[in-house]
Amino acid sequence: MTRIAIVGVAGRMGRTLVNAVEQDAGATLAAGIVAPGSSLAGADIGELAGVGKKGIAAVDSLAACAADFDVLIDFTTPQVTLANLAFCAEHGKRIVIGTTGMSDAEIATLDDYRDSVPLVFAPNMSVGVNLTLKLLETAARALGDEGYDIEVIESHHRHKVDAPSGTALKMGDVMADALGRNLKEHGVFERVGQCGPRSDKEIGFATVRAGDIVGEHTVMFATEGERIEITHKASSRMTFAKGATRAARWVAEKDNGRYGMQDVLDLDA
Ligand SMILES: NC(=O)C1=CN([C@@H]2O[C@H](COP(=O)(O)OP(=O)(O)OC[C@H]3O[C@@H](n4cnc5c(N)ncnc54)[C@H](OP(=O)(O)O)[C@@H]3O)[C@@H](O)[C@H]2O)C=CC1
Ligand SMILES: O=C(O)C1=N[C@H](C(=O)O)C[C@H](O)C1
Repeated sequence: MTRIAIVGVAGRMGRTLVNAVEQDAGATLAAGIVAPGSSLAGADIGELAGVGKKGIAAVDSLAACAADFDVLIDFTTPQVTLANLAFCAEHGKRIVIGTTGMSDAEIATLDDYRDSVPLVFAPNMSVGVNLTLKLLETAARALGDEGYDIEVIESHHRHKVDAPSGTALKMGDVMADALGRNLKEHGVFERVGQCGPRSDKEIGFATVRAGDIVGEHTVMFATEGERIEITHKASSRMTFAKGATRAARWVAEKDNGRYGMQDVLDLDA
């Protein structure tokens, strides 16, 4: 049985993760961590998540629950995640990271931990999105150099703080790689004013933030006379939380290394 701690347990994903771990027969809820000094420290994490009392009080530091868990699931902010990663490496823990909005330097830091901790990092933990990445790779290979323009459109709830979404960027990366392009060079993240016509090789990104949209991504391949759209729509955060719980059980058995959801789901086989 994998003992799971959830950091950011009072957040949107944190609360959903409590539900997902509860429903997973191979995992057990071991601890929940809130921000240092949070008024929610001491609250029962089951009650926070709306699943009834679990007898586990939220703590406001990892040190306070280090003995209780095997794998940490972290959906917080880049700075907090990197500090938690260092803690896990130092204390022989494993970690599943869903946090998005990391800079290139922060993502590179994850690689620095390849040899000191088993870690799964993915900007989207849903099975559907990770399968969609494979479809996009195939579509980009077939169409991207045949005169089809590639545009990524993502929509999320009004509280989301990073843009474009980590998923949209991952989709862009997968397609750029498939086409031998570099997203740094060919990604277009803003069009405003007299920006001129699009170039052939650019990959455009558009962002919508509104209401309670859980997460929607469409990739458009458009040419003269036709357009293909590949869309994934998440209607519940449980899809991410179930994926993260599955990743936690998976990484509990792994050696040090940086893994992704393609590894967890065996999609590269
Ligand atoms: N990979 C995936 O599948 C998915 C990734 N995400 C990503 O997950 C991240 C979180 O999203 P979401 O749940 O919506 O955000 P929330 O803001 O709802 O949750 C983040 C939580 O982290 C808490 N927190 C902040 N600092 C600390 C700390 N030092 N220790 C413990 N907890 C802390 C916050 O507490 P407080 O409010 O008190 O600061 C908050 O409760 C985002 O980057 C998002 O993009 C989201 C969905 C799916
Ligand atoms: O912040 C969110 O909510 C989500 N973030 C992830 C991202 O940035 O891709 C994944 C999901 O779409 C929800």
